[in-house]
Amino acid sequence: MSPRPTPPDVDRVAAGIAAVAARRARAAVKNAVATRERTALDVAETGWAEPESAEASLRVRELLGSIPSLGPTRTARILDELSISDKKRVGGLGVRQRVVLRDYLQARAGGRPARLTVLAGPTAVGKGTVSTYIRENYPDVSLSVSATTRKPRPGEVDGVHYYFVSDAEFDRMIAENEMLEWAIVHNSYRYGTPRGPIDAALAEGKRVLLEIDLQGARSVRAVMPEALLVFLLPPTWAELVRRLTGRGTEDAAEQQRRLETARVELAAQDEFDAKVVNTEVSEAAREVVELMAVPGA
Ligand SMILES: Nc1nc2c(ncn2[C@@H]2O[C@H](COP(=O)(O)OP(=O)(O)O)[C@@H](O)[C@H]2O)c(=O)[nH]1
Ligand SMILES: Nc1ncnc2c1ncn2[C@@H]1O[C@H](COP(=O)(O)OP(=O)(O)O)[C@@H](O)[C@H]1O
Repeated sequence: MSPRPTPPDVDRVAAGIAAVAARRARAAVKNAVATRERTALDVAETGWAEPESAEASLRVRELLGSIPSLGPTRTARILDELSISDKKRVGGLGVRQRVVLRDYLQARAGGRPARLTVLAGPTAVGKGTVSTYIRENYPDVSLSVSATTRKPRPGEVDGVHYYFVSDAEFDRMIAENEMLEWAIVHNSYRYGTPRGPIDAALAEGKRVLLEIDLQGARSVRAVMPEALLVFLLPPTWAELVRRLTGRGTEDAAEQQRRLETARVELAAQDEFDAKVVNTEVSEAAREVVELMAVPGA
């Protein structure tokens, strides 16, 4: 008797069907998990926007516990990593805690965490000094290089401190939608943030810092509400005056004009998500970078 022919095709088809079913099941589970995490993020954001809501009174522990893959032990560990107390309610989180929790949930849901931070503050508070310190000491933070129509000062390098461009080139960049935002600063020159390098850095998962003026910070908030806005403060008004006059880059009339603008700018500090006092440069830089930190990234 000849051996019964084995039906290899049937086996192969069955194995194929099983593989497809397994793949679909895995995708369905992944989607469901991502949806739950998305929901957790929405709940958190509602709690932050509406302090009286039920969402705001939810404990962060309960929020994380709503994610199917997080049991009590992992939830406790995550709270510890994010430096959020076990008792903390969603509405009671500080700015830094909100940032780390939002980034954590976004990262789990597969979204792009908000890593764009704007550093603004009054003239001569030390924005440039703190940004330079960050550029030199925190190489994993990308500093956006702005374009400007003002002329370079001694020691300034094109492409490092600014892209020094002509009025015509600045016009072209605006016309071709290459600017994320731009403004006329101190009533004189135009400054703008080129959009391309920021999109590229964010797509690579990098954290990006923009050192721009108050108008620029407001424009970024309008187009990228997820950006973190940090306001740099002087230790005292007298120290701000000392820094402006000590820098010696403006004549007396210009210094007076900038100090008037500084008073108006200081009044806008409450629009910002966080404030950092620039008493000591390295300390202020560390605080800014810590606000940008993304756990586990
Ligand atoms: N809106 C906006 N402001 C910028 C940009 N780049 C720099 N600035 C601001 O322009 C102002 C002038 O900067 P700068 O020419 O270095 O002079 P400084 O204020 O005397 O240090 C500062 O307040 C910066 O924060 C930008 O891309 N957009
Ligand atoms: N923490 C600080 N302590 C003392 N001087 C500072 C500090 N930060 C900045 N400066 C000085 O203050 C002046 C203004 O700083 P700068 O970075 O040019 O300000 P901005 O970019 O905000 O206009 C500079 O002379 C700088 O060296």
